Amino acid sequence: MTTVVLSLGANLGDRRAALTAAVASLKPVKVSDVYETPPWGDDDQPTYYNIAMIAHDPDRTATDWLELANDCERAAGRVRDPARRFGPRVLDVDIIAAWQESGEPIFCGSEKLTLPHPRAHHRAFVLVPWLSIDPEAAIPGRGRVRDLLRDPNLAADARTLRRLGGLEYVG
Ligand SMILES: Nc1ncnc2c1ncn2[C@@H]1O[C@H](COP(=O)(O)OP(=O)(O)OP(=O)(O)O)[C@@H](O)[C@H]1O
Ligand SMILES: Nc1nc2c(c(=O)[nH]1)N=C(CO)CN2
Repeated sequence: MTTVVLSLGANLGDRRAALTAAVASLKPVKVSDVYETPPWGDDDQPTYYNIAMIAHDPDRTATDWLELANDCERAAGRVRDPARRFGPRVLDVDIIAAWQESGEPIFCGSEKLTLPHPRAHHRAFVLVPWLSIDPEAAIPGRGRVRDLLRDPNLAADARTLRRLGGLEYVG
């Protein structure tokens, strides 16, 4: 395995630099444009830059991807604040879903790694960038992203996202 869909977000410091460095480490096969997105889940923080990417590595397990994601967050200087859920951060790398080489989706229910990501289907800042790089995108067990985005609340959230362009062009 595996093919993974990753969602990256940054809302502290140099957001573009943090995303650019992570892309260099994660070596995706596809990366979305950058979207500027209002904070979700905790309003009292700056806007985020979000991207989605698809990455593939036949030798890497889902747990290996999580370790690499955590390495990227550490390299960006992320300090976790256990008292503040969904709070601001220099970089967040979430694994949204993963598939075996055979195409079989990976389901996983531990606290350390839950797949598919348990909140991805509520987040326009995940679904909109992902759909932009894969029109057939689907969350295993939940359905196609384009159908999920028909939900009125998600559709309203999707309208608040601002597409800024590719990382190389975002100031
Ligand atoms: N699919 C997943 N992707 C990334 N981390 C995960 C996943 N499933 C479980 N985790 C675990 O979640 C822990 C907390 O991650 P993090 O601090 O990024 O959460 P959060 O940003 O507060 O919330 P969210 O995961 O909803 O974005 C990580 O240490 C990681 O082990
Ligand atoms: N717009 C937006 N909001 C968030 C984000 C994010 O990446 N983008 N990440 C969070 C971490 O849990 C909490 N809220």
